[in-house]
Amino acid sequence: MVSARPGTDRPTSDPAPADPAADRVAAAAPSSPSAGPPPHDGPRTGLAVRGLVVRYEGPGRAGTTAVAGVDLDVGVGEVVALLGPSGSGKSSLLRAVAGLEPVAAGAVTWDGRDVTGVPVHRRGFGLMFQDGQLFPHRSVAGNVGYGLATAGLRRAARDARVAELLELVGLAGYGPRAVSTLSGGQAQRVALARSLAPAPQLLLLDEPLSALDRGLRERLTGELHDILRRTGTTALYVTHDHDEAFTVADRVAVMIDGRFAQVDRPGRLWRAPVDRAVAAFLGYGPFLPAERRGDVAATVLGEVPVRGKGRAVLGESGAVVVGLGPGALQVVTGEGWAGGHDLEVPVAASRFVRGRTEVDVELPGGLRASAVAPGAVEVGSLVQVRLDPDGAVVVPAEGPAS
Ligand SMILES: Nc1ncnc2c1ncn2[C@@H]1O[C@H](COP(=O)(O)OP(=O)(O)OP(=O)(O)O)[C@@H](O)[C@H]1O
Repeated sequence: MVSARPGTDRPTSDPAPADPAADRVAAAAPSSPSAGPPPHDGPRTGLAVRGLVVRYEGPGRAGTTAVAGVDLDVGVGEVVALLGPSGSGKSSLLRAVAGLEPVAAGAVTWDGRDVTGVPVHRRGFGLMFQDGQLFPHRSVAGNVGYGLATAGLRRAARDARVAELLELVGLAGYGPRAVSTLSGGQAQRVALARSLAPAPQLLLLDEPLSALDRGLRERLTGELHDILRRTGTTALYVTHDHDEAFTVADRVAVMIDGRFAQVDRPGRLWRAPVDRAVAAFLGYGPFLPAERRGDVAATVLGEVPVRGKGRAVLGESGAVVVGLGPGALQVVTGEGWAGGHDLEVPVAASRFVRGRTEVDVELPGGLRASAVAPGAVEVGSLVQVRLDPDGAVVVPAEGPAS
């Protein structure tokens, strides 16, 4: 068991925690191999969460149900992202799995063994948080090897493991450096190395990259994906960033209001969101009125095929709307103008975003939508827009709206 003593080894970004759980977070981060549950002879089935409820009670005010009874399986070696808007319950679920938050109902099992009542440091799970929580008075190597030292690993074996981990996260040779001399990205790599060092049976990551700037975040997201796969790490990864979830995870669980709205592989989730709320959260919109005609939905801009789970959810005749994804609408000019379902619409705004021009256009019925333009377009002018059916999704008209 690792402990963080106030004033000495308190992690850098963890000043005097008001919540006693914060101390346990720091303590659990470098969980040691000997801290986990006893070895298990049965089949390795990974994490299973059943009917989990997390509720916060407050004196004088109504309680909050942060997690409203969810089921989740994470197979051995699998990486699952919990993705959802702020306040949807992602961190509460992660913390309950870690043992940092009491469970109001339900169970958490690992390889079939119920760990719901097992204290955080006895679960054998690793934790990594947004601010890394490195120990400021220890070197890089001292941080990475901390959990190994307290687990009683001999010096030589510890040094070898630390060197291996630093190499893995691209910081070979950084061992003697003081953590105060590291950049934000380097500090997070050290935190990752520290949480992986004891080879935890499950790694729980809560917004591990969200404090970093965009470019660094994108690079580290790719690296994290590779590192988790190379080490065969089973992981649960909380983020509100779609790109991060889609890059890192084998499956993504979209959490809205304490429940899973959809759990799917990234490609399938993107191509076939089950309802309007999931589609809107993923970035689809606006939603065009549509008429169901067999396996297609007809809109003012043409037909879009009904795909994936939408078919099952909608049946043969359910009312639908069509959500426009980024890039679904294109401004066509000159010879590209083909009539048909292309529409002539006014431009309300124009901007240059990541190397391309995007315009806002007014569609019939007063809906405003973004379209990609081949070059500069004057605000107030009329342009022709065309719908790329592959960039749009059909979802039920009824149900959760956003
Ligand atoms: N310690 C607490 N006491 C009371 N309410 C809490 C506590 N922690 C979280 N909540 C509430 O529980 C709900 C879920 O919060 P949670 O932090 O799990 O969401 P989240 O999806 O992780 O959000 P974010 O992306 O903003 O971190 C919110 O309504 C939040 O205000």
